[in-house]
Amino acid sequence: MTADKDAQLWDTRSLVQAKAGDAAPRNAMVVLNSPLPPQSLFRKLWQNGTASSWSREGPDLRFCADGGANRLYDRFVKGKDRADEANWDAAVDGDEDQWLPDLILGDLDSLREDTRKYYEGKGVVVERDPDEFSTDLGKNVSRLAAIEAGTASLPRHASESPADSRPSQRGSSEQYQLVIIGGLSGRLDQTIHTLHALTLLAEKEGRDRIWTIGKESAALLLTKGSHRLRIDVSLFGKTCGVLPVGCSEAYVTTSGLEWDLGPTAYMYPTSLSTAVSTSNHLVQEDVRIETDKPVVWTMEVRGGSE
Ligand SMILES: Nc1ncnc2c1ncn2[C@@H]1O[C@H](COP(=O)(O)OP(=O)(O)OP(=O)(O)O)[C@@H](O)[C@H]1O
Ligand SMILES: Cc1ncc(C[n+]2csc(CCO)c2C)c(N)n1
Repeated sequence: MTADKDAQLWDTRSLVQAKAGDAAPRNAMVVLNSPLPPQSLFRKLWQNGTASSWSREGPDLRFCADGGANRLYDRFVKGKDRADEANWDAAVDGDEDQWLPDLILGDLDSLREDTRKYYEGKGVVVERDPDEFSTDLGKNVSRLAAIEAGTASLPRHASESPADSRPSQRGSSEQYQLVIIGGLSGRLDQTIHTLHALTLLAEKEGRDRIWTIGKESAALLLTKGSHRLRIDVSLFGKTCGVLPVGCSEAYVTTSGLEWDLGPTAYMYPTSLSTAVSTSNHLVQEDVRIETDKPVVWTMEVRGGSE
């Protein structure tokens, strides 16, 4: 396998830890209309980048794609999901304003009236885009790209004064790390759309850092080349897979898995019509993967299947 220096590093700690300095990428979260990750993980994702965990700064951007806002509302305002959460954090109680998104954007055919009323009342921008040739996920990612390019402005909470220290507009050279919440389970066409979006954004639009994290699984698109994954096993479980869904076949070599792929393994090459490594297991927190075609890495979210 290629030397370390050429490998793209995917460190799950970059998703959940306060940034030490300016060099770390900033995160943009898009919450989809699908079950949220377990509360303990979701709280860390939401608060990533905050020096003191309850400050208003949080990750740089948090968008909800249409009905994604219902998921947020149901967990944090109505509290419907609270009883199901093994890791419920009592600190959230009475602190609902920490969980306001920056923007709710989509065709708005799924946003419920109670959700809309609540967030609008809190000053959250709710925007309808009726385009029938892009999904709500696509609309949100396009908005993020426009903000990065400087052709759209950052949404601002009505409750924030202009003097507030919202991060200033950033140049196109500084891409956000995109964290898509959900979209991996549920309706199959939506799931495939999520994988399509991952592939398209990485392969055609040059977005090199995208994570998708749902209730039960997380997924990344590994482009052609070498990758090093550092996985915090307190957040992610051992079950994983390498899915050749964006290519006809891929020659993949791995290390760090119970059933490694490579020239001497039977899943070489891997393709949907020959063999696919599913239900594989991590044997260490550090995994190396080299691939000649884009493949999807998937791993289990700890506590998500309970
Ligand atoms: N059942 C599902 N399974 C997986 N992902 C979903 C599912 N439903 C919605 N999503 C994701 O959440 C986003 C917002 O969904 P929502 O239900 O609000 O609108 P929709 O009209 O069904 O979606 P879209 O307009 O994007 O087709 C979708 O764009 C999709 O990415
Ligand atoms: C070939 C083709 N297939 C499906 C759609 C429908 N569609 C795709 S995204 C979207 C918006 C969903 O909110 C809709 C309705 C289309 N336009 N073209």
